[in-house]
Amino acid sequence: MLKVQVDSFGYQDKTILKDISFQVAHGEHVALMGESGSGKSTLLKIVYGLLHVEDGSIFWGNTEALGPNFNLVPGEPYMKYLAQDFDLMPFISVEENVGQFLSVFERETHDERIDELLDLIEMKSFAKTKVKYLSGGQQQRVALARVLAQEPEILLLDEPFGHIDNFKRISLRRNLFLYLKKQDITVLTASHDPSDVLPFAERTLILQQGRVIADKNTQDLYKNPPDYYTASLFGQVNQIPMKLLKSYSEIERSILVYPHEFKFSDSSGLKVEVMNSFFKGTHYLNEGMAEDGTVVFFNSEKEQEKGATIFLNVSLNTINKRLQIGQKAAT
Ligand SMILES: Nc1ncnc2c1ncn2[C@@H]1O[C@H](COP(=O)(O)OP(=O)(O)OP(=O)(O)O)[C@@H](O)[C@H]1O
Repeated sequence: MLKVQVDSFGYQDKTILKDISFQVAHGEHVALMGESGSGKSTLLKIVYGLLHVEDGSIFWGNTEALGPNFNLVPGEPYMKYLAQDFDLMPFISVEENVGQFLSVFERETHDERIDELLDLIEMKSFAKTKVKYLSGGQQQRVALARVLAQEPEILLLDEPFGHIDNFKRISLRRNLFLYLKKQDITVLTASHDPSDVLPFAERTLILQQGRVIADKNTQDLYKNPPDYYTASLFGQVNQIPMKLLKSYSEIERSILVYPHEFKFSDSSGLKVEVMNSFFKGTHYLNEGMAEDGTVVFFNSEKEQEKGATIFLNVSLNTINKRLQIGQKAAT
């Protein structure tokens, strides 16, 4: 079990993180989401021991991670951190970079292990290439293999696919996260990208201005987002006044509705005028305007004509679920 407690942390005299307390079970994959500047990288650096935290502690089981004021070389042997800037040796080859940290006990299986890791990051054909000749995305993949070669018990990933193009990202992400699960490695991933989080992280923490505002099972969090900020980290979302959705409603507040949750109706419901229709591959994302000027994003199978009038409905089930969360949040 990884136990993270950061009562307060700041750079110089500016407080960046406040009242953070969470645990990650052995083998669990937890995502850290939050807008840019919310403190995700800072938190990972504290957990890894690159930054000293005066008010707080990090434990892996019964072992305390003591941080940079106690360790001559920052970091703990059981934990690895893949930073946004990769710590590679530019003048040696890809396989040498990956092999550098293989255990001396693995001499016999050394080549096999390098092969397995290069296969995982889809870089076998670059084994002999010097790292300085690689693109940013390729370097990020080598950095990943180098970290995995060290067989960490805990892996901290900071935007792990930030430099990797979509073409490689999709398979790499799937292969990596399945590999980490198979190896029972505990993972904490900071990411902006819902595709890194939704299919792979069992739990997600939401950081806002240095505080954890939600800590929940990822699917629950997506389906029942506690607030607009959390929902918008997962993609486009609407905040629709209840009165606009159901004219007979006496409820004064708004609810969150994802664009795919709207259903079309012939003549009743939320009336919008189509302003734009964006092709998204599997569907169209439309931007419409309600009579009171509220902008509404909704999905459709077909392209919608600019200026057309559309009626949208949301299922009572979804409305009730969203209203319940609001009540919980308010108490
Ligand atoms: N070395 C530093 N010295 C002073 N302030 C810093 C330092 N590093 C980060 N900060 C500040 O701390 C805050 C949190 O930064 P951090 O990098 O942890 O956020 P983040 O959520 O990881 O952002 P991003 O998603 O853009 O990487 C920001 O306001 C940033 O400007």
